[in-house]
Amino acid sequence: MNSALALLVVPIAYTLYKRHLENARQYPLPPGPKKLPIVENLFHVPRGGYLWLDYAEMCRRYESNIIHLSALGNSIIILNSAKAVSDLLDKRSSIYSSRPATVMLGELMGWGAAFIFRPNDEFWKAQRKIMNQAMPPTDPKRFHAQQISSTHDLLRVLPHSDDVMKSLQTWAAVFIMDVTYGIQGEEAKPYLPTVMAALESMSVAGTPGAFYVDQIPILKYVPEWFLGADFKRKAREWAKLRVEMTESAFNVTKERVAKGIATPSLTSVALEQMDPNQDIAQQEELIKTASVTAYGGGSDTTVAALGAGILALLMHPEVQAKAHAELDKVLGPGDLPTFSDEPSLPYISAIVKEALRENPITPLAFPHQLTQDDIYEGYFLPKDSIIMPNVWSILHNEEEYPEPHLFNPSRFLDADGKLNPDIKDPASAVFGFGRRICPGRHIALASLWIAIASILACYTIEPDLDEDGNPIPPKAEWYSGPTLFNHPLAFKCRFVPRSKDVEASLGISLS
Ligand code: HEM
Repeated sequence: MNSALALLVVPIAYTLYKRHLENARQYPLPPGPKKLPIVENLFHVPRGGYLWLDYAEMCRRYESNIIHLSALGNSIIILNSAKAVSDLLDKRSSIYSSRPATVMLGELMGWGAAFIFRPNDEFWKAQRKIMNQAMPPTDPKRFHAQQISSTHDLLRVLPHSDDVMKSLQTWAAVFIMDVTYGIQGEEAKPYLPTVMAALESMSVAGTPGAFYVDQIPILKYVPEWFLGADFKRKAREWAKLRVEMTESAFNVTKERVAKGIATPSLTSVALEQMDPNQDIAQQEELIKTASVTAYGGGSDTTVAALGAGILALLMHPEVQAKAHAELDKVLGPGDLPTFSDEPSLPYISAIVKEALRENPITPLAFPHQLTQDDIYEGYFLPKDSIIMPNVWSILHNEEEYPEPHLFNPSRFLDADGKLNPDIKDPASAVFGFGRRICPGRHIALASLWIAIASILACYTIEPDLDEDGNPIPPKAEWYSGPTLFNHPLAFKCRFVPRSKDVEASLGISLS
């Protein structure tokens, strides 16, 4: 009976669906700037810094939460509301989860195999599986010991640091090197400069519109010496960084696995589990690419998010005072927080949420690509469109977050000071959407929580002093170049121990 019904229903559904798509082109494209002859919206696509603000403004101007732009054959759709993003990227994830091919990043720099940039093909699935097996979201405690240990190292360094962001880079890199490659402590540090340079180049090259070669692919054949072909030289230099970042740590771990002396990590476990009956070189390539993607995905992002949190705390001593009061109720003198304290420290959790919300570090998440024609709210959304979810707009929606420009962790608490489940968690947007949702989100949240809790337990974050010992009013400055990645610029502050007990617990002397 069931199969007879299916025989009837499936062809009818398929016919209706096909008709629906055939009719799709009768619907208008979403609104947006008027398309000019030939170049269409080429000059309307924002190319400077803070793209998310330009797109939010565009949506306001055209009074729509869906905007369409097209330039040189590329169709770009901006989604500016939580509803549109959830309806499309989450609920229709099967057709909204690919990635646009990029000539600069993917082809010329060679990053096309890394699963964050891959279309949703078998190679992407296989790499994501490797990462999920090594870092399962269902086992958030797996890395707590390493997170605590790298955070304690950070606590010892911060009072002496004259470059906070650099200290945070070491904190994140040491942790992620350990869990990805099993390379621990001091041994991880020499890899850092290459990784930072490679990630910076990726973030610039990955910004849609940053290089014309992505819109006019034929430009990739222009020789490097040709006038205006500076992008070719950049791509060549940036490709070298990719090779070094991908090969060096992987080869060390592979050698250790062969000798039986590897510390368990994403790479070592995946190498040990290779199927001897399948092509070994191919499997190694897959593991190498999955490892470097996990490593790259987890480094700069966590650094920027913690940097944003520290900067916000520096600007808001009143928030620090509330956090100190909460910590002092829960911890004894000189105690360092552990993850088991999390339920008793809701204000700390609220600070993490507010830091992720106020200045989201991935304000446009990461571009998705639509793999077939679609219709939404009466608009035609063409196959192959690049979809840009405006996370910044979602997290600055006044209805959800009144006075969104204020840093106010209390917005996440109820009248009893507990986390209020009715306030939308910014994690539902900052880590992306649908099948592409960040596979490291649970790790990132735990790293941020323990770092913020520990820093506030030990220190008061105070402004830097001038030559005469007067506090320099702190300023929050953010990178303003063309990038999808919103990160604070280097800043200075002082980490002043809250008591002698802290120095004793950390085994340091600051007097
Ligand atoms: C605060 C820290 C972090 C933020 C804000 C963040 C944000 C994101 C976002 C927005 C995406 C794209 C999602 C989409 O396309 O819809 C993403 C993807 C990804 N993230 Fe994260 N992430 C963070 C930390 C991490 C960590 C710690 C890891 C690794 C341990 C990681 C690994 C990845 C990977 C591998 C992808 C690619 C997923 C795919 O394309 O299938 N991220 N992340």
